[in-house]
Amino acid sequence: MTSTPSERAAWLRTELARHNVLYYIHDSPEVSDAEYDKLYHELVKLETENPELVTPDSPTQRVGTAPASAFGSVTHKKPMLSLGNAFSADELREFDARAKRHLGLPEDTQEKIAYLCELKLDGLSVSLTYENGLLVRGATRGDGATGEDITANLKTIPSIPLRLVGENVPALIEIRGEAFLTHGEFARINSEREASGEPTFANPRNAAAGSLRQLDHRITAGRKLKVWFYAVGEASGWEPESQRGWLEQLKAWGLPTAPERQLCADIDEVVATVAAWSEKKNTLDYDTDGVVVKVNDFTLQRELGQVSRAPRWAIAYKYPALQVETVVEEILVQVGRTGAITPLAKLAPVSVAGVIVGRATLHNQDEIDRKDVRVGDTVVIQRAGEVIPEVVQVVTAKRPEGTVPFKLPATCPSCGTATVRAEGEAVTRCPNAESCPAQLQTRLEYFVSRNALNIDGLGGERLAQFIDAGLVRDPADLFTLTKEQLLPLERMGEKLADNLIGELERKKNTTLARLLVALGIRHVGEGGASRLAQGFGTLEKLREATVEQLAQVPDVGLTTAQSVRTWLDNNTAFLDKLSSVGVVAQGDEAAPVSDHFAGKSFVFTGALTLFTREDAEATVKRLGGRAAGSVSKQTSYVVAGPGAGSKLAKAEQLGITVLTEDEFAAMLPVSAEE
Ligand SMILES: NC(=O)c1ccc[n+]([C@@H]2O[C@H](COP(=O)([O-])OP(=O)(O)OC[C@H]3O[C@@H](n4cnc5c(N)ncnc54)[C@H](O)[C@@H]3O)[C@@H](O)[C@H]2O)c1
Ligand SMILES: [Zn+2]
Repeated sequence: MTSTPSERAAWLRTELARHNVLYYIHDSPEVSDAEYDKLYHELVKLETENPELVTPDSPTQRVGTAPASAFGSVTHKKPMLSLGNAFSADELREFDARAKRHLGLPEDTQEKIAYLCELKLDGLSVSLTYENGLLVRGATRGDGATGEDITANLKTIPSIPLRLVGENVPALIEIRGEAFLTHGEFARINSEREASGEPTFANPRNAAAGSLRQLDHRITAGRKLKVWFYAVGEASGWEPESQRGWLEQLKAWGLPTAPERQLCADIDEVVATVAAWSEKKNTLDYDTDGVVVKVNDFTLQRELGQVSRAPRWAIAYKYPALQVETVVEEILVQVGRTGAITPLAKLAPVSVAGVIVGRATLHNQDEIDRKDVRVGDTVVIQRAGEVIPEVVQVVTAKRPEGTVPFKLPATCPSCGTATVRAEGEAVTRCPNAESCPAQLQTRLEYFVSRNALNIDGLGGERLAQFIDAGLVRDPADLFTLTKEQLLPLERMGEKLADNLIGELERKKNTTLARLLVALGIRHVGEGGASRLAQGFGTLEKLREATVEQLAQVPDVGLTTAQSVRTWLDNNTAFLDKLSSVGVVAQGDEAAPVSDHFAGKSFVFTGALTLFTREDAEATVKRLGGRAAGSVSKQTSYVVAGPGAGSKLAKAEQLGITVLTEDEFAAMLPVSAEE
């Protein structure tokens, strides 16, 4: 590569800008963070050496990327910055030295700066604004100056208080934190997506970003996001003293903060803390990619100020990506519920940061081709926050002789049917939906799983037993199993057989949303299922719906509508069978998360300002109450905004308690999680 520094800088700028869009807008990065950081630092270095190369639109001058236009935009009162990075103890010490220089301390000063260390949560930063204690706005960071308005989405996160509690809540406060997913929830979301034929998320960070940047906040509600707060943008009437003090104050107002933090008397203690946490971070149920080191004293912070995109008083120490070499012993092929055939590398087991890794996903044929992974190859695998280890690259220098490129089998390893790959799709499938044993197995596992019919006591092995014994050829057969059929099976006894049959009997009564999940229609995950259930109410109505009617359900796109229609057409016999064996799906609403408003019924009327009416009604239902459209003697409260008319009059006539919107908001629990 013989390009001039200026050409190279231009190329890096374009390339980084492209990765930014993939990462921040589409939540689907092409390269790992470590690779991105390498390119970024090359550009920083070039620009430092050749300051004339700096352009105002260089990624080094900006944070993130401009918000997607699909959302309303929010201008941050104070910019939301990024952080400078340190990759070694030396760079941490340089950071400390720079800070001291800036504060005008002599080179050989004995004075120490105290730092607060916090784990760097690997999610996406959000900003929340509370006015008079009430949550009024939530936004993404966007490009630092302007973010996306995701208020409705953030309100679905149970740990975010809708109202602050405690003493001296500021009239206006804007706080920042990180939204993220635990590993468990990430795995659940991905297995659901895999099952419904949707692309899986590469890591919890992308899944969190994808979940939060949903136009339909009901999808967000179905993903159990968490937020921990770590900074204050603005707080009227408060003059903060220290970072540690702020974290305690936030907690006192009911705002969740990360449990880990360490006050260090000087940079040596910081270096020791960073080393100590490198082990601990691998035991956590969420991703962290480093330690954020902040000058604890706010007077010093103010004096240090900021450069274009990052404060001078904080730095993010990033742990090296966890990469290890190992050998691909075998490439296994799995058949999923929808027939998707997924290659999996079986690895010589190695320890990557304390976790023994024996497998890595290879995604699909395109990915295998791109990396040219072959059986016998030495590969670099990585767990850089990612829960599922991935193959980064092949060490071609170590390739033994006689290896051949890997091709997915032309026939299904389970049933032998010729596989197909649709035009424009990355996935190869077994088309034998009716009788492929592998598909049946995974379909049954999916059918009984927690978010589907939630049938206890039926694990993978048990289901395999049923299939082998020829007892079950589709999920409906589960409900006709008899004690006589079960008893001859291995590891089965009277009591267990009775329990299983009892459990199956109970779970015949289910909700339409659960049943739709259980059916495993492509493109219909939990979110889509609950929208369709709300839109149609009963399976009968849904079965009669045209593609156009299906597509009219909010956020059910044409692809999903077509997929549902095709599935219904191809499965009439199965659906009839389900109902003939007694499976009944009731129309349903989202299950309440608490009984805070149990037995209470609300009517909202007039103009509301803090909530949309839909939000307010959803909140009431989520808290176990009822929301009605008209006032009757059964109504507990009427919440009336400006312009309320006949409903207000009726309430007064019936002597029903009338609330202002503020009074209603004050009735909400501190956190909707209660
Ligand atoms: N793979 C890609 O294509 C790609 C593209 C763009 C960016 N990236 C990654 O994103 C990084 C840039 O993102 P960035 O600007 O968010 O910078 P950053 O990740 O280096 O650090 C700043 C961020 O850290 C987060 N954070 C977590 N815990 C925190 C805490 N306790 N206190 C303060 N902040 C905390 C905040 O969200 C803050 O905005 C890059 O270094 C790269 O790793 C990757
Ligand atoms: Zn098959």
